[in-house]
Amino acid sequence: MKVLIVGSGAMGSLFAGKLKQHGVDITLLNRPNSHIKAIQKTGLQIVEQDGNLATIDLMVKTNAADLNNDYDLILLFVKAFATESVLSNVLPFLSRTTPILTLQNGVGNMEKIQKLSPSRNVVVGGTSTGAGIVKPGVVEQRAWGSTFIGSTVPEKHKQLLEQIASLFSAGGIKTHVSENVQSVIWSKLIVNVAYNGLTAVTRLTNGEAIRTDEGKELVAKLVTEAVQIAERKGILLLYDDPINECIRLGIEEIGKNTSSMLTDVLNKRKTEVEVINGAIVKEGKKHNMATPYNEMILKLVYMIENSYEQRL
Ligand SMILES: NC(=O)C1=CN([C@@H]2O[C@H](COP(=O)(O)OP(=O)(O)OC[C@H]3O[C@@H](n4cnc5c(N)ncnc54)[C@H](OP(=O)(O)O)[C@@H]3O)[C@@H](O)[C@H]2O)C=CC1
Ligand SMILES: CC(C)(CO)C(=O)C(=O)O
Repeated sequence: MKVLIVGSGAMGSLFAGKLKQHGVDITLLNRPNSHIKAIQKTGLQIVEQDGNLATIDLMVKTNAADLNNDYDLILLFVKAFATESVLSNVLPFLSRTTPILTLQNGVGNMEKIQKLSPSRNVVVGGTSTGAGIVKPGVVEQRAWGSTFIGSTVPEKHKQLLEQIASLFSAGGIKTHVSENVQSVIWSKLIVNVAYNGLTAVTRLTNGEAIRTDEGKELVAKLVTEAVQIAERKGILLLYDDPINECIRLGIEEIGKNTSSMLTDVLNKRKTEVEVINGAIVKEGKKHNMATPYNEMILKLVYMIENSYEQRL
C-alpha cells in the first residue's frame, strides 16, 4: 500500500515512521519547517517505549505539486482547524479516487473532508496512540492506546477498513474496525474531553492530571456531560463505563502523554478546543442541556490562546 501522510507533526511522523519500519511505502507532506528539514537531512528518529532510538529514512515533500498521483490512501494529520486550507491546496494534485482516513481529534472532520471532495471515500478513526516532537527530527511515542476506525457506509468500505486495520496493526498500531462510525468519533471525543482541555489549563501530563482526587473529579464531571449528550443523540459508546475507561487510559495507556492541546498551549498555538470541549457546549445548547464544566474549560482555553504574549 502506498500511503501519503498529510500533516507531518507529532502524529504524522510517528505513524509514518512506524509504518515505514514495517515496509509500507510512505510519503510525508508538510509545509517547510525545522522538523521537516531535520527529517530530510538525517531521517526521523523515534524514541521508543524503552527509550531506544530508531532512525527511519522517509520521503518528505513540502510542495503538493511534487507529489505522485498513485497513492492508495491519504492519512490526514493536520490540526482540525487546518483541514480546509491544507486539503484545498493538496487535493487538486491527487487522484479523486484515493480514499482519505482522518485520525484527527474532535467532531466535524469527516464532514469537512466530504464537503471538499464529495465523491471521495472518507473513513474516520480515533486513536489513543500519542506522541510529541522532542526536538526537530525526533518524535517520542508517549501513548499506546488503541485506534478504532469506521465509516458512514461500513459495508461499502469493509475491505478498505480491514486493509487499513491490518496494515496499522502490523505496524504496531493496534487498530480495530467498528460498524458504527459515530461510536468511534464520540468514544474518542470523550477521552479528549476528559484530558485535553484540563491538561492545557493545568499544564500537566494526562497521568499527573488524574493523580489527585480533584483531577479525577473534574475528569468525571467533564465526561458525564459528554456522555449525557451522547445518550441524548442515541450514540452508543465503545465502552460501558466511560469515566472508569478514561481513568484506566490515563493510568495504563496515555498517562505519559503531553496532550496535543497542552502541546499547542506550550507552543503558543491555536488549539482544537472548539471541536472538543466546544463541541459538547454546542451540542448542549442544541439539546437544552447544561454543560458548565466543558463551558468553563472552553473559556479558560480561549483565554489562554488569546493571551500568550501577556502571560506572566
Ligand atoms: N499528539 C497526540 O498525542 C495526538 C494527536 N491527535 C490528533 O492528531 C492530529 C495531529 O496532531 P499532532 O500531530 O499532535 O499535531 P502537530 O501540530 O504536531 O502536527 C500538525 C502538522 O500539521 C502541519 N500543518 C500544515 N499546514 C498547516 C496549517 N495550515 N495549519 C496548521 N498546521 C499545519 C503542521 O505544520 P507546522 O508545524 O509547520 O505548523 C504540523 O506539522 C490532531 O487532530 C490531534 O488532535 C490524536 C491523538 C494523539
Ligand atoms: C492521546 C490522547 C488521547 C491524549 O493525550 C490524545 O488524543 C491527544 O493528546 O490529543
